[in-house]
Amino acid sequence: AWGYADHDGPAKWVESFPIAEGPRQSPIDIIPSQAQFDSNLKQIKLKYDPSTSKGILNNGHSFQVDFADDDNKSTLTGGPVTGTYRLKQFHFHWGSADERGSEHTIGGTKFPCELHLVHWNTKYANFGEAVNKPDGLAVVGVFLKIGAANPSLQKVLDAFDAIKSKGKQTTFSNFDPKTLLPPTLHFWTYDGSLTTPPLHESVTWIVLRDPISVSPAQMGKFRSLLFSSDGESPRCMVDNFRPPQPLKGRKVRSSFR
Ligand SMILES: NS(=O)(=O)c1cccc(NC(=O)NCCCCO)c1
Ligand SMILES: [Zn+2]
Repeated sequence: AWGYADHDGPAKWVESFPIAEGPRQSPIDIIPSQAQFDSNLKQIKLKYDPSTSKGILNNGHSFQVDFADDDNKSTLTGGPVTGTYRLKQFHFHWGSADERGSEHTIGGTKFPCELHLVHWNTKYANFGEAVNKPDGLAVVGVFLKIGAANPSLQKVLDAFDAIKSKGKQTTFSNFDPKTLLPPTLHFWTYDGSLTTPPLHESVTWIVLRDPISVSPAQMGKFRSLLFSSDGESPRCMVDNFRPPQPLKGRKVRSSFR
């Protein structure tokens, strides 16, 4: 199985997932001066219903908050996508120290953490059908920057004692992911992939320009989770990020000048 250590981490993934060296891999380094402003890009519209939040799970690579996706209660429309994409889950990637952790970087700048809100295209029957189609997924990426404690994030972190090790899950009801978004939804967008195996080239990336805040103590809480399951020797869940991948001629568009 794959992980983030030297023996099973990003440099080794190509052995089992040759698409790791494909033409539209993620993440990437976003160079703002090289992004092209596209006046045809619409605003992204995120409509989230807190009643769709279901549970929180430690999947051994990150933790994710899962959403009921059997109707269009929580959706992404507009921006670079056509049609309606349904929110399936959100999760994070973070570092062992505040100097690293994000997957996307901005002109080489790394953030301590990055949030991914994962949506699937309702032209397909479900997430499993959409996950390997070129227009199957739309993921909104949000950077976290060290600053004031984030009260909305704290609600998520308060559930961690119940999901410390791999495979643990608990209910997580009535959470509104909109409270994890920055005040403006200016974004960069490009065609990419899942940033973890199986690395399917199925993601329209929508990376928000403005970060949300996280405190040093809150970052410490992220680092208290474990990659390992109960009974195994404990391995701290840190540095669960893939580094930026070659752009291979792709254009990055911006929704703002
Ligand atoms: N990190 S990400 O590109 O946003 C992303 C979004 C949706 C799915 C995935 N990766 C996976 O589901 N990988 C399958 C197994 C990982 C969890 O068990 C990554
Ligand atoms: Zn992710």
